[in-house]
Amino acid sequence: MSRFVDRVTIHVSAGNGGHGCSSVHREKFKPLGGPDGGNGGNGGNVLLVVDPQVHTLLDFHFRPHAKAGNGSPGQGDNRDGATGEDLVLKVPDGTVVLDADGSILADLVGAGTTFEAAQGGRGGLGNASLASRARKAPGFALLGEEGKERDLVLELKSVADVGLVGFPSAGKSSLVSVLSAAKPKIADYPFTTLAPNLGVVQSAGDVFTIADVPGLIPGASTGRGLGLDFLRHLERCAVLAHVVDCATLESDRDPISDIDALEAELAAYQPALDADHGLGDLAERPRIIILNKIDVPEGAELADIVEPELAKRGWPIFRISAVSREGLRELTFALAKMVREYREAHPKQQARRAVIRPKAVDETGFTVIPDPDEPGGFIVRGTRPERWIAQTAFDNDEAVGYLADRLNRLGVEDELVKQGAQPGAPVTIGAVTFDWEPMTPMGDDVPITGRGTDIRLDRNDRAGAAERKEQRRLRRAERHGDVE
Ligand SMILES: Nc1nc2c(ncn2[C@@H]2O[C@H](COP(=O)(O)OP(=O)(O)OP(=O)(O)O)[C@@H](O)[C@H]2O)c(=O)[nH]1
Ligand SMILES: [Mg+2]
Repeated sequence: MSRFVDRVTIHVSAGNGGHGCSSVHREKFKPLGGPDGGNGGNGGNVLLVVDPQVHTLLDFHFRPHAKAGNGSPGQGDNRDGATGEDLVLKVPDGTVVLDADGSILADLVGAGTTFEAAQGGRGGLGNASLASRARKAPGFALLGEEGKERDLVLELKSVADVGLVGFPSAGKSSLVSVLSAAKPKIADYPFTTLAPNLGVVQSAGDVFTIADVPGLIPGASTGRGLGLDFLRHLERCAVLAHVVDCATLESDRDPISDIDALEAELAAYQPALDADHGLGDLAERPRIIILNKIDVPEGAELADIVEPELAKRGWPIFRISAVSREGLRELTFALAKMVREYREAHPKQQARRAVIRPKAVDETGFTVIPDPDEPGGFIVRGTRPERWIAQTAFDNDEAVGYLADRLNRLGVEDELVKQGAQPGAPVTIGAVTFDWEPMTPMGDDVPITGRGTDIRLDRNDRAGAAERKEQRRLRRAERHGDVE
């Protein structure tokens, strides 16, 4: 049996957006061609897609890093850059996606169900797209955004028809090995099975899968033993089969108390998934009792004794031996019938083919808070302001002016005034800090910035504010004579 990896951490990075291009159309005898820089292509996304042909997360175990293609930069002559290629990672049906903190982001059920694991960065606009009536020939373009990166945890919950429930060494793996072609490890010490094994059982016209789940012990629902990891594999099984060891040598155990103890664990287990898979609660899942090891004389005797008592619960009871193979035919028929009935009552979930995206954050707003590390300073947070900062080529004054206009239109300047920001206050947005220069001390309207320069924003490395202010004053004076 191939190795079964049911939990991996992966690191996904989407592609970066291509930079926009700043270019001016050139043609013989037409010196004043318009801007013709194309847009950068968007970066590729990282997508997780359910593929029924994939059964384990093993590949991710060996290759935990996934990176989608970058968008190409725009070019002159209005040529847009190509979009970066999406990276599609195939995952098994029943994969649960969690973030690094363990919260569930998505539960991928059904072939084709897709989860957008990381979104590609947007391509930057070229100067052709940035042209407007007020800014006829922009001498700048926007930078491409970096693709999103993050760590994700993938967990596989076996999607088996029958889940075997039992104490360690009850014979679960032995049973799977004689009912199917699977060859799980079998040994006479507890917790032999450390990860579930799936077996495919064929019985007359029926085919169903059976999951050999690691042994459960009292306290499993609170994480004891190998606890929760295993209970979670039972969540998706249609039928739960108690495998009871009738020949245990432990004096404080017998079939009835074994079943009671494990039923208590099933009842206490809080499924991590919503009960929206048509399966309902674990407690209501159909049950079957398998009394194992009746090839041992004491086992057969004990089975005789407990059977009438167990029959009161109304669950079908089968006496078998995984070693002598007694009783297996009847058991297989019964399981096949239960699975068939269950499937008829719960039609298979339609492949949803849905694309699941991480919860959309509010993109419209922004917040301004005092900077705890910088007296008199402020921090501006928000998807848009932060994106705009990332799109700005700070070595181009015109690009910086465009940024200032955008921030102003969003209301960042007003908010800073409202919060009492003084001219020259260090304001941080994303990775950049600059000295704030209010444009409208007298309530004047902001003039549309001309080509090449802007006085409101300047990249700041947080050193020598007075010195830079002086430099800016000088530049401003110089510019005064500029022909614009
Ligand atoms: N005599 C007898 N021994 C059995 C039978 N079924 C299993 N055993 C033995 O019981 C021991 C445990 O069997 P496993 O199949 O590994 O038990 P398990 O329930 O998978 O145990 P864990 O993986 O530890 O939870 C092994 O030594 C088996 O040979 C049976 O029907 N009769
Ligand atoms: Mg086992």
